[in-house]
Amino acid sequence: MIATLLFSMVINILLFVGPVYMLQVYDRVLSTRSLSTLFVVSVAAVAVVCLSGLIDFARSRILVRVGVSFDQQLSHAVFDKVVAAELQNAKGGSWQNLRDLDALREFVTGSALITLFDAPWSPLFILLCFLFHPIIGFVALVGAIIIVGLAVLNETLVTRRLKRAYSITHEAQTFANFALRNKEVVHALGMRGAVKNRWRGMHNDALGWQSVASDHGGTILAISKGVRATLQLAILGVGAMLAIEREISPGTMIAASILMGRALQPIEAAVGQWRLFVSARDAYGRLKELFAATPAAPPAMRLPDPEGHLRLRDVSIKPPGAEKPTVENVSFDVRPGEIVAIIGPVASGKTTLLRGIVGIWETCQGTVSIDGAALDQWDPERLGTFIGYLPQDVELFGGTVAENIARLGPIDEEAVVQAAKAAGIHGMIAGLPGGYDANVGMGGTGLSGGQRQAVALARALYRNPRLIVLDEPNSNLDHNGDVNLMNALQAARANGAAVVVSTHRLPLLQCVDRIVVMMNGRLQSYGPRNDILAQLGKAPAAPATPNVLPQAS
Ligand SMILES: Nc1ncnc2c1ncn2[C@@H]1O[C@H](COP(=O)(O)OP(=O)(O)OP(=O)(O)O)[C@@H](O)[C@H]1O
Repeated sequence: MIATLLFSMVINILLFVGPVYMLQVYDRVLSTRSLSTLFVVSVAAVAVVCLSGLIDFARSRILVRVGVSFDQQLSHAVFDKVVAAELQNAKGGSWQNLRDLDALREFVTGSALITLFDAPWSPLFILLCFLFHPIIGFVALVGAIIIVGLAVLNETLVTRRLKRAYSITHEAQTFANFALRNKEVVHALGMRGAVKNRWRGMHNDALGWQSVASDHGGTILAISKGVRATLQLAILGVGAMLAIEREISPGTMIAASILMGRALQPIEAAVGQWRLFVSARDAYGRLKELFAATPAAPPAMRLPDPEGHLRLRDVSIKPPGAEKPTVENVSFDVRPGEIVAIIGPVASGKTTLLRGIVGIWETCQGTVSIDGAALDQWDPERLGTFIGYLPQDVELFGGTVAENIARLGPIDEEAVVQAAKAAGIHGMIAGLPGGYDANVGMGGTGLSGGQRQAVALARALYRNPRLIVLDEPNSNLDHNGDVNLMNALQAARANGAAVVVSTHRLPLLQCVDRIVVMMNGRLQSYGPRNDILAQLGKAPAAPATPNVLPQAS
């Protein structure tokens, strides 16, 4: 950036070649009619112009590299912050901050920054106009003031509307993304018209604000161009008048006109590029907000690899954006080598609890700890490698089955196959065209719901995690899938893992050690499986009885 600033300085100094050349031609060459002087002066001027061009070329190449290095230094931090913000933000849409980084980089690398670096030279050029003659300086100064005034008008008339347009566009895009993710529902339920109307409502609203802003912006730009042309004429007219009065030479008249052009050019460019300035400034503001909203956690001391002893003490969890906790005062333990089931009616808080256990949602009271250390003492990235989590709604990443099971990291083939076998889907995967290299499509749409859930189970079991948290893992499974799941859980228990599993279905309970019953966000009862089932009036399930748990009461 410093090099760019220095280069801009040299380029601006070299801009004097125009006025100086005209002074020489008018006042020296024409008066002496000397062709040799004209030749020497012209060669010198062309040499300076070429040098200036070369420096300009170097300046733009430097800026491109500055942009790349800027991006390299910031993109990973911005990505981390966006993920953190998405977890905290109920409304979503933080991914737009990735675009903000692009907007800032484009500003840094594009012509707008050059304009910014050139702008401080304008006062110097205007000062020189004063040196030629105070009246010439006065015309230039008035011109500069008018153009700056237009820029201020632009800010007040255009910027506010652009901001509004941006925020509605953002909303419309988030809505469209969501609708497209649910395209099947939209199609099957004949919702396309309604969805389109909603999206178009927002889109048209944004377009309206954008059009008004562009209209005002265009008018101001046209006025500023007209002002500029008038000023050029005015300076020539005033120069001619002064030349007639013999106050200045004709050379000075032409030189002053060129100089004023140079003085006003960056100011006019700033008006033209105001929108870029504004969007870069807003992008910067939003990125600052993003960084302030997701402060970096102090580096956690590296704890020994966890054994998986999960402990919850008086835990309350409030989903992002919710007004009050949806899980309150829950306490229980899951020891390594133990399976605990979480059961309860719809909306009793099972998913919320599991999200709190794996740190997706923070606790607003109480502690979730693993091996005695609260979750915030663990580096989440490292802890994640010891955790197997299967969410309720499974979406796979676009990529191969193997990549998904290996959590998008380097593929440990042996571990991938082991996880698939543990989930009981090695045969199913082998039957896919391409086997482990079959591409599952974005979200896993190339697989059936049950296959997706089973692949996600294998992903959760990859590399024998110490704590396995499964949210209704059998909601899409058939009887075979259920048996595979139970085998997987029993193998994990034998392997010393702590397992927490939420379910609505009775057969799964036959392999668990203890049960937590949730009701209205509170722990209603907790104890050994048979005791809890007896309390609920359910005998331990016979192995092959597909059954659904009654509403706990
Ligand atoms: N993101 C959220 N914001 C606000 N409230 C939420 C959010 N997610 C869940 N809730 C509320 O928390 C309560 C518990 O929901 P949760 O999903 O944990 O229940 P659940 O027992 O897993 O239900 P199900 O068996 O249907 O999956 C519900 O009343 C729900 O409305």
